[in-house]
Amino acid sequence: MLEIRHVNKTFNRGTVNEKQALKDLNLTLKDGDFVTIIGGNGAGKSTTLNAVAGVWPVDDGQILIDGRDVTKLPEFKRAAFLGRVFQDPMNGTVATMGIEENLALALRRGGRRTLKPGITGHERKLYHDLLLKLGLGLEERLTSKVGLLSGGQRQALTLLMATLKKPKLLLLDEHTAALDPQTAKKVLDLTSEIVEEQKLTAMMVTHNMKDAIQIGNRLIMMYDGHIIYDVEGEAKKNLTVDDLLQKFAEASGGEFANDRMMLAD
Ligand SMILES: Nc1ncnc2c1ncn2[C@@H]1O[C@H](COP(=O)(O)OP(=O)(O)OP(=O)(O)O)[C@@H](O)[C@H]1O
Repeated sequence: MLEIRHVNKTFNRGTVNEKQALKDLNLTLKDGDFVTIIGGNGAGKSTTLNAVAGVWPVDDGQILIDGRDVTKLPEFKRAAFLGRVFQDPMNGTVATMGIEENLALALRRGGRRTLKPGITGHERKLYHDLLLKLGLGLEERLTSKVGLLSGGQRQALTLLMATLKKPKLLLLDEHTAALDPQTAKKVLDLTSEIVEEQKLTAMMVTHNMKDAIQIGNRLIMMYDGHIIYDVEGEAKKNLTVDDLLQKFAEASGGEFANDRMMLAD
């Protein structure tokens, strides 16, 4: 489903701020893989998702989505294959528009632009039923402005929008990090449900190692711009936070003590 082949990316080349963020990055995801990505600050986790999304061109290497080489495809064209949810609940929905209008935008994404913006009764029923499943009471507030929602409600809505038209790949960049623990759990449960139900292929960056172990079928750890650990299936399920800290300590020469990777619950 996704192939990242020998990708390199250096920011601010030739300046004092030069930083090689991705170093010969290689990753192949199978159809239906749900991979969690962990690693210390600056390891290249978000940069990996940005490379897949085409936020900027990579320096070399290749990226294939569902067999198609997208390396040279600009971000707006790749967006048709991708669903993205970011850390900031303000990102991904339009605050001044209603809940149903936001969902309608997501449904029309990538389609032909027409002068017929009206939301049909059939659509409204679809949105009602989808929102009902969230269990947040949003189905009764279809016309409420999204700006009035809580961060958790907004992230749940963003997740619905990102997956409304089944994306080939769902990219989640610390999408629950800004939420309180209870709400974060709800949004994470919802994430697993949607990924499972729609059989999506997904990548989720997290600093929470317990979540990284519990969620998805595969886990990768990044360090210094590449993958240093890749585990799946039963071996992943049986991991402990201590195992991960041990791996990280081995790779980093023990520098993890003051790193945000340490988030163990
Ligand atoms: N657009 C950019 N311009 C310049 N430098 C960048 C850019 N994006 C990322 N970097 C640098 O690349 C390195 C990797 O950053 P990245 O955001 O991928 O780390 P991360 O693993 O997601 O870390 P964190 O957990 O802190 O978010 C960092 O040194 C970062 O400062």
